[in-house]
Amino acid sequence: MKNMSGNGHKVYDFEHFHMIHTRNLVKGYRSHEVETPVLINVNIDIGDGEYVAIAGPSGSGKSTLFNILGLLEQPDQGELFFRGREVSVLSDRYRIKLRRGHIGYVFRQFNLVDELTVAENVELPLLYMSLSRKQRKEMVMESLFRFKLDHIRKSFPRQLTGLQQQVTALARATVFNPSLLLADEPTGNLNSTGGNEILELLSAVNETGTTVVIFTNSMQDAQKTQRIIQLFDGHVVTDMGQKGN
Ligand SMILES: Nc1ncnc2c1ncn2[C@@H]1O[C@H](COP(=O)(O)OP(=O)(O)OP(=O)(O)O)[C@@H](O)[C@H]1O
Repeated sequence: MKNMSGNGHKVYDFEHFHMIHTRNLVKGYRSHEVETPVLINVNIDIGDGEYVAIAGPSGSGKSTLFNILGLLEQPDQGELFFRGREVSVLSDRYRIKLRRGHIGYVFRQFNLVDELTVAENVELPLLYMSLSRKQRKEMVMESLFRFKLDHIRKSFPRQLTGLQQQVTALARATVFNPSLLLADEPTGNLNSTGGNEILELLSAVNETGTTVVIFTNSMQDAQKTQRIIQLFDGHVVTDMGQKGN
């Protein structure tokens, strides 16, 4: 059932709290006057605390869905609720504010800043929050300790292995305790040992209460999560293991 919040935005009343709720999401790209549909009527519900894989082959729309669920891009049509609030109608400014406090991102290419040390990379998201230097330092130290990065805190990304870079990216994405962590092909640039380690760390992050969603073309990776949502040609084709089903 929907009602209106004080500011006029639609708010969903859920019996069980949902982190993500989408209704008929549509997204397409236009080039040379040709419209290519990428996501077609995507309906997904992800509950608070779940560890979910959105799996599909290359071109199925995973990265586009990652951007939309991560509030980085707007859908063309449909509704997207994040923690019960409809975000597809919010201004860019408000969406930026919302994602800074709540969503962590991990990318296939690690996306670390080359000129910054491991500790400085991990600190980055905290610079956009109202925190003192002391608070930031404590949170960074805690994160470095948690991910066993303390001994390389002064190293630069080029001095690290691929796995160390991805663990640093994971520390950066979780340093502010996001309620949602999105990971786009987090094992894509790693060998299988490194990939498995990252999946275990993602599972450990989930165990601390963070909802974790990975986007992957590897069914092997997907099977390490609690639930698999399969995407094919922009459609959700199967949804296995949803809690309560
Ligand atoms: N900005 C864009 N402009 C035009 N077409 C795009 C754009 N982004 C994605 N596409 C197209 O949308 C389709 C889905 O792309 P998307 O990257 O979301 O899929 P994917 O499942 O993540 O694939 P991959 O694993 O190869 O990244 C592809 O056909 C892609 O070419």
